[in-house]
Amino acid sequence: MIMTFYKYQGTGNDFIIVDNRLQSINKNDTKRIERLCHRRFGIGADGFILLENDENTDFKMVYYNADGNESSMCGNGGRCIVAFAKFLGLIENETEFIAIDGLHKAKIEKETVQLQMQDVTEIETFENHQFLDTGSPHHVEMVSNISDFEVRTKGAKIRYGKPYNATGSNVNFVEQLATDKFEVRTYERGVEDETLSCGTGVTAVALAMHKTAKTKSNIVSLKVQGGELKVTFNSINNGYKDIWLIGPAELVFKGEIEW
Ligand SMILES: N[C@@H](CCC[C@H](N)C(=O)O)C(=O)O
Repeated sequence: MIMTFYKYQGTGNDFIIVDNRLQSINKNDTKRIERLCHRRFGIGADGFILLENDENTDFKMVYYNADGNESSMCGNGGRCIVAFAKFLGLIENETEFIAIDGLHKAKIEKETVQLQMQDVTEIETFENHQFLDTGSPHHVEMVSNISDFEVRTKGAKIRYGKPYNATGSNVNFVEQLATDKFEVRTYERGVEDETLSCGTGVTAVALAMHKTAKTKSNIVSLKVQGGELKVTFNSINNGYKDIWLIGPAELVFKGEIEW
């Protein structure tokens, strides 16, 4: 079967997106998805996303990591699939869709997609790091000289180490640039490498930095390897609500490939 795919990127976190409203894709073909995401043997991407029909919302997002396994929520992928839904004519500038972690609202303004994330009620705070789930699990740790930091080796050690073990966690290294601005580099679980950006990751960083009083602002800028994102939120008694991840999402190219 010939499959039409669309390659999208959001601050350098890149995805293969396929319109699967006709259910033509075999969703359990882990090896095939891994090969398509491979940067030498395939199209190349950090993740693979299916857009499917949903009875109660505009569409459903099904997300796979580059290793071919279905995973938890992807924030940048969520912003990219919203841009794709608009490209398909499924939505205009506002939408509600369903993903693995629940309902998401989103808004589009030119190239910028704002994605509402789930409320966060728990941030575990340790001496040198925080751990929280923003749709995907994230370890957040402050470092100095982030541009020279060995993200891949140090990230892998934390991702596979205790207490995360085989299930793992994404790992974000952070350096403060201003009162409301941080630089973030992320080791992504399922890609098993540093990616140029991670949407659930910068969301976790913004909330963790607020929780630990590194910032008082509820509008936080995050510099990532592939550009800049913003996270806005409201602080409540037991956590954070009205969390929005904001940044660009772009169609890079369209193609056809044997599935
Ligand atoms: N790139 C993502 C996160 C994707 C999921 C992650 N790799 C995991 O398995 O937890 C994002 O933008 O949020």
